[in-house]
Amino acid sequence: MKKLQIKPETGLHGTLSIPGDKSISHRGIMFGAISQGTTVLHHFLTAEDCLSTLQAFRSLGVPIERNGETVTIQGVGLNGLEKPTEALNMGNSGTTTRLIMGLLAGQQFTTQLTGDASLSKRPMRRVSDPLASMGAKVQVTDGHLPATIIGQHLHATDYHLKVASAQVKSALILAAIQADKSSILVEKLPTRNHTEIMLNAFGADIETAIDDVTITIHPRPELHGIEMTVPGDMSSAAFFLAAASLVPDSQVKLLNVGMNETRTGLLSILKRMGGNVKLSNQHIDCEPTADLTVTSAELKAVEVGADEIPDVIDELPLVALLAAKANGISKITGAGELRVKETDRIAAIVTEFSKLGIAITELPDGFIIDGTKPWQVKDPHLSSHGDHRIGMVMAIAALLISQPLTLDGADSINISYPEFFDDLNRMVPQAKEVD
Ligand SMILES: O=C(O)C1=C[C@@H](OP(=O)(O)O)[C@@H](O)[C@H](O)C1
Ligand SMILES: C=C(OP(=O)(O)O)C(=O)O
Repeated sequence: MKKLQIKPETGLHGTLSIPGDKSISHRGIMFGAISQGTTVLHHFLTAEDCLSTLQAFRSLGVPIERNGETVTIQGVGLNGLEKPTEALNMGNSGTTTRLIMGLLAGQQFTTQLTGDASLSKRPMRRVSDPLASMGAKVQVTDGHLPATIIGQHLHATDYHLKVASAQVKSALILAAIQADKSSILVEKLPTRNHTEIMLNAFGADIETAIDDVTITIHPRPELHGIEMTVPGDMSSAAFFLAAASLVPDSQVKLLNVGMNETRTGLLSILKRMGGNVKLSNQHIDCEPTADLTVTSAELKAVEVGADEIPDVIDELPLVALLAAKANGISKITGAGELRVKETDRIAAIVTEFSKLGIAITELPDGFIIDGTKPWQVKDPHLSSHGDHRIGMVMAIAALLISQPLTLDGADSINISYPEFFDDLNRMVPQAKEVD
């Protein structure tokens, strides 16, 4: 149980270098592994999820060295992976699991995948079913991990995705590059496109049509290693974008944050709410980045619907927090995918916000939040529900409360942002450090 930093007296101040993007760090390892030659990733995210990916690819016979945040991968090519001697442990990481299923479905050996208790509850047929249409044999256990992937020669597909999911799309792309002919995927809504951008930087031939949802994948590319700097993770920057917006008298600068437009939904929503975020130092190194300066603001209520959800999927618990202090009634809908993340994030937010007396109503696919009602702590013992993002959201909520609060399961934060509490303490230097 961890004591939380409570209401600071003079706002949050300072400059932060945001840790590397989780989605891009995973992909950097995977695509480096299946390329020819050396890949060097700078500012790699050294959090538990990405270390699960790193370890899995070492077990697949890929030489990978890590020196702090610099990772060097000696690529073995698309045909050079080796059968691992034991089951690959995916830890807590949905991204590792789903992408690796697509890749290993086309390899000529059998692999087993296992995961922790949370990951073992998450749906996997969304990947194994479409892969089956390409001739893959991915056997799941009642739709979940553990899974057995029996590598096959894959054939091309023309497939309309049933869920708006970058993980499912990426799994199918990784299968499609190993298929006999070109494949076409059609997304329900555009989702994060790091796989397309990065694989093309490694030498693949993937075209996205003007509609942003039709993707053509040409098979058997000659992939070559690259050197890249992983941008700061928008999903981690988001905690400080929300904190500095909400805590009066704050101004913080966040350096080198990834600005891929499939990831910046929070910035659009914050803008509609009256938030104050300024961009500077914009540049592109494979992916676009910028420095963000955020200042506290009076917020207005907001409506967020299905079309906007993929661009803000991991930041929705923070949108709920912003709404809980905004002037008016906010509504978030079309976000049913939150129920199949590390925990049911809709239920977890409703439970934890209710402990703080926040006026929140649960919907099947979202929430209604009345930000005009004052908060009133009913239970000071908060929980992360074993989910890194829920833990960090509740730590930010505590900055708006004057009485001591505790957080159960704070260790889960190591999944995506091990330095989170150090960074938070640095933004509130006058306050007593929270250990
Ligand atoms: O592709 C990725 O790197 C991710 C895609 C999203 O999941 P879904 O594809 O399940 O929506 C997101 O929630 C996850 O944190 C990372
Ligand atoms: C959903 C997440 O990750 P994953 O699906 O990779 O476990 C997340 O980081 O919020």
